[in-house]
Amino acid sequence: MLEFAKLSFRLLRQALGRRVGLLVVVVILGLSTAVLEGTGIGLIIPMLSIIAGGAEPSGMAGLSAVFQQVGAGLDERARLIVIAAAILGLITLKNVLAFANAVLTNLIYGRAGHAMRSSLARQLLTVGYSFFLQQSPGRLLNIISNESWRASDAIQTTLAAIVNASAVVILLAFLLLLSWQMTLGVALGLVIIQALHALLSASLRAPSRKVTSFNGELAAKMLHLVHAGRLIRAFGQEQREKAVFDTSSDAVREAGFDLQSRQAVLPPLTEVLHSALFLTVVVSAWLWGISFPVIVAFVVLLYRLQPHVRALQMAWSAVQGWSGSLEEVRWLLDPSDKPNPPAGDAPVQALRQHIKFDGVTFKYPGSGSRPVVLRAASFDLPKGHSTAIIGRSGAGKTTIVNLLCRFVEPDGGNILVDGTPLNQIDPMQWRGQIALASQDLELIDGTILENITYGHSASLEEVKNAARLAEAHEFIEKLPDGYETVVGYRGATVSAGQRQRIALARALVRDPEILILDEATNAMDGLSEAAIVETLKSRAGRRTTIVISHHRSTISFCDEVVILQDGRVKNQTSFAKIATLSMDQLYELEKASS
Ligand SMILES: Nc1ncnc2c1ncn2[C@@H]1O[C@H](COP(=O)(O)OP(=O)(O)OP(=O)(O)O)[C@@H](O)[C@H]1O
Repeated sequence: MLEFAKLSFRLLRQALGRRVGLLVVVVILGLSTAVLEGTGIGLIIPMLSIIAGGAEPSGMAGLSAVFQQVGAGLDERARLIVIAAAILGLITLKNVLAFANAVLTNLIYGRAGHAMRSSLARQLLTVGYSFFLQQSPGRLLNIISNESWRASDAIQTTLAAIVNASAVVILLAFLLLLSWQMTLGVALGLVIIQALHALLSASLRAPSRKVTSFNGELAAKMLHLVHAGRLIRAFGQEQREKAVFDTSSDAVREAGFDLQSRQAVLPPLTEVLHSALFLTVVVSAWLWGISFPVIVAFVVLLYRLQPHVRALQMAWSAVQGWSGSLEEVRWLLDPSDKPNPPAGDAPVQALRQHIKFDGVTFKYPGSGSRPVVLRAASFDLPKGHSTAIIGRSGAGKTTIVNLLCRFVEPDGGNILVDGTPLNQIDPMQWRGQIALASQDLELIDGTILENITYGHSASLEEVKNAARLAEAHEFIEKLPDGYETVVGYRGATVSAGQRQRIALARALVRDPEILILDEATNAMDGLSEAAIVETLKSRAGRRTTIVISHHRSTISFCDEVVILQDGRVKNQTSFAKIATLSMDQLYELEKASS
């Protein structure tokens, strides 16, 4: 519970920044509201005394005696009117302050919720990329779309608890000043009720974690239905997928029902216990001989205290019920167990000689007993050359791209850029030198123009030139909306080959120092691919290009070839030497030289 309160306060501090003093204003407003309420109720004492016949009631002491003196110099009629007006004034002022406090707490709640979502987004954008290779997208989606809202609610509940706690303190003080004996009885009763409540609330944590975990699984199933629509239909798996989804959804329902049923016990139980306490105090007060107006004022105060106490208790149980959500949000925000983003502050110089892989070893984090992916891989990517990296499926080609872009870092060996270890170079500046067109680098849900200029501002003419080089201009111009055509989620409204051409234009418009094409043209028709290869050939020597492909034609313009097998570099040779060999023969060559 304390950890959650700490997390709530951390988020509140973060949300309010230098305006963290607003929390003090919330407390002051809460206290003031309760003082006004207590005073208004206290004025019932002289009012009832007048109505009951004007006789001075006996046995009054402390605060009740002070209230009894209000308007003492006035005649009965005027006194009654003045007291009634004062009570109304106090009630009005109290409600104005309560309204101000409600607006303020809503403002803080909104800011805290925004701060939390913004922190989650920052974490997802800055965490080392390998985090995404290990985590279930369903879990992450569930945290952002579901759990963060529940955590916001927990923050709102914490804020409301501050206001309610202020009211409880003040109203208890009034009660104490009216009758310490009755207050002692009330306090004892409240402690017993709270102990019982805390015991029951603690039992909510396990079911809450269960709900969170099932929600994560359900979110993964939802993602699957959205992404795998074609696959499911192609293999006729609609019924099976429906059954799998229903089972997952039903598990969420069942866990949710269990949690809500346990939570539902608390309000009626608390009400019964509070009523019992309430009646016990009234009967005891009468037996103790406490005067009627004081008993009435006490009972009214107690009556007004009750919702605040209940709200505090409900806040306690609600936060326990959201503990699973808060734990998930806290986990995602906690940087200590997440991979660090790539570091380094050496400025990037224009490549002078080469990028050198020197004995690089790598295994994907969290891949358990699976074999090492790159084994002491050494090869050169000379400046201004086009180098093809080839090898059978799973040989480690894309992994080399991941290492070059610093999405992952080597476990052993070094990647040297003109002799400087890549891990010392400023990663943002380094990535600014690279343009990547890859089969699994999606399009954004926007227009073709927005996609080509993603991360790089360019004039329309520059965009069109890049599109021409990528063999995309012609088909784009034929679309009714041209460059303003919306491509939809992940480019769903254009063909695979068109998607690749837009992605290639996006890489080319940056006119990068280093161009990486990872199966970037494999969905294109032969003519388009040949035209692109011709373009790249005509620009040979102007930039350093790395090409990964299983197609002989795609690598035909390259100067060098690096042949990989099972994560080892089998060979690095000039393309001219093997120009006559087919891809199969190149793979044979691998075997021959092993
Ligand atoms: N996120 C990951 N976690 C664990 N292992 C992975 C991960 N990504 C790839 N691998 C493994 O690393 C090895 C190399 O994968 P990589 O994608 O680099 O191969 P590739 O040569 O590009 O293959 P392809 O030609 O099929 O694209 C494979 O055995 C693959 O199963």
